[in-house]
Amino acid sequence: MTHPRRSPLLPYPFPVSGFNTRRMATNAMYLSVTNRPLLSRPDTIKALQVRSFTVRCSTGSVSTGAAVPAPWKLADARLVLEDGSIWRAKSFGATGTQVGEVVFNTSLTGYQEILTDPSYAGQFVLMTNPHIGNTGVNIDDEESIQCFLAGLIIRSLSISTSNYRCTESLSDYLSKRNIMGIYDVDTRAITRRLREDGSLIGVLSTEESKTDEQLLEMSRTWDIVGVDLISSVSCKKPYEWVEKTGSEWDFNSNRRHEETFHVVAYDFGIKHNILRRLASYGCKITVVPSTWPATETLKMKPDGVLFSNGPGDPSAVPYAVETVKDIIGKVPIFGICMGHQLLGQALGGKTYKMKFGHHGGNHPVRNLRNGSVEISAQNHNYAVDPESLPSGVEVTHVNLNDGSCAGLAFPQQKLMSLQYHPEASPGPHDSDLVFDHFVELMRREKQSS
Ligand SMILES: NC(=O)CC[C@H](N)C(=O)O
Repeated sequence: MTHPRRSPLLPYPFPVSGFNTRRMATNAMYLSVTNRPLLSRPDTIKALQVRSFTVRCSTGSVSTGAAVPAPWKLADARLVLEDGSIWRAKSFGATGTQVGEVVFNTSLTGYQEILTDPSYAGQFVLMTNPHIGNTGVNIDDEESIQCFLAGLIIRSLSISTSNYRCTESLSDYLSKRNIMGIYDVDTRAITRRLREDGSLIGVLSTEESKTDEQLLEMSRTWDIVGVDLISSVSCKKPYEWVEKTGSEWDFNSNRRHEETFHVVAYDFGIKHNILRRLASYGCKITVVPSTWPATETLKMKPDGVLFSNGPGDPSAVPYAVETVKDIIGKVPIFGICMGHQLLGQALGGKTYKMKFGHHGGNHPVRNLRNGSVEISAQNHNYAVDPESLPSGVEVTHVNLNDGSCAGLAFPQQKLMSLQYHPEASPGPHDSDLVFDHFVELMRREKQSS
């Protein structure tokens, strides 16, 4: 007798290798009843190549007869990791072959901001939250003008989008930007591997002509350490930034100042929300490229200088460390993430590569000055070694998950920095007032001079 919840067409179970028989039964029934595709997104439809199939089993056989679109996609991509493991998956977005470092991000929301964070250049972002794509993408949540990351790895791609701000599906968005994505892959197993063995280089490919050995070889001969990635994501010439956080999203709008402060922001891969938050706190901002000379910056007589976040190895960009050195002590400085790591080096310290880094919106940080704990947004694979810093430099924040250095200050030199992201986007807003502290630093300096 046929189980009431299973297909009346196909007896169950039936031994067919290489197919998900349960889904096949359900879908065969569905197609026979409704005669229209289960899924309506064009990108999914494209994947549903018409296939006819016959299922034979001990109690008979059923044929779909003419070609019938299968409303699921078969694995058409491979992720080959440098440890030799091969993960079969389904592709969305762009096709081709791409190499990068695989990192996992524990944020529950904000995949669009993550996709457009230039600090992910050269990396595949694996989202540990299993369900991605359900809110689509919109025109307001971009953190830069481009997706610089190597690709996106997710467990389950939402088949529909539901959000009042949505203008496009995630899949179409990635295709247009030529970014590869994969889904239906065991993201938990990969994350455990990364936690145990550390970040791994991987190659993602939809090209059947490439053998597993070729892809493995690619992963083993590529490296992200020692490479300057900031020059490829930085702007090419200076520009002014005026856009503030929209009033409906600004929760600290009571902290506003009469005065305006001119900030020169070095773009090492700057996230737009850093600029929006600075503008909201009353700053007039000139964004300059990563190679902009310190002498030119000082000629502009800024009230403060911001060194931004950015991708890759902070020890691979000595020219940027030199620029920071030439500016330290002359004007108030705020460093964020890459900017913090450059400041650490400019002060005489060293950076090191962490095992798998911090990527997510749930990292507890202790402010050592007042004992408070902030839940922070983080995205970094390197950290400043506090032992390497000269005396006078104060460690102001520590990451409570592993005790690593999360913030620095050197009051004599009018500088402050954070290893994490006070601008969030995505993530919690606990650290937002640090922008106000930077404004205070500039105000005190202005008053004293
Ligand atoms: N967000 C950032 O600025 C990242 C800094 C650096 N690329 C790191 O991975 O540590």
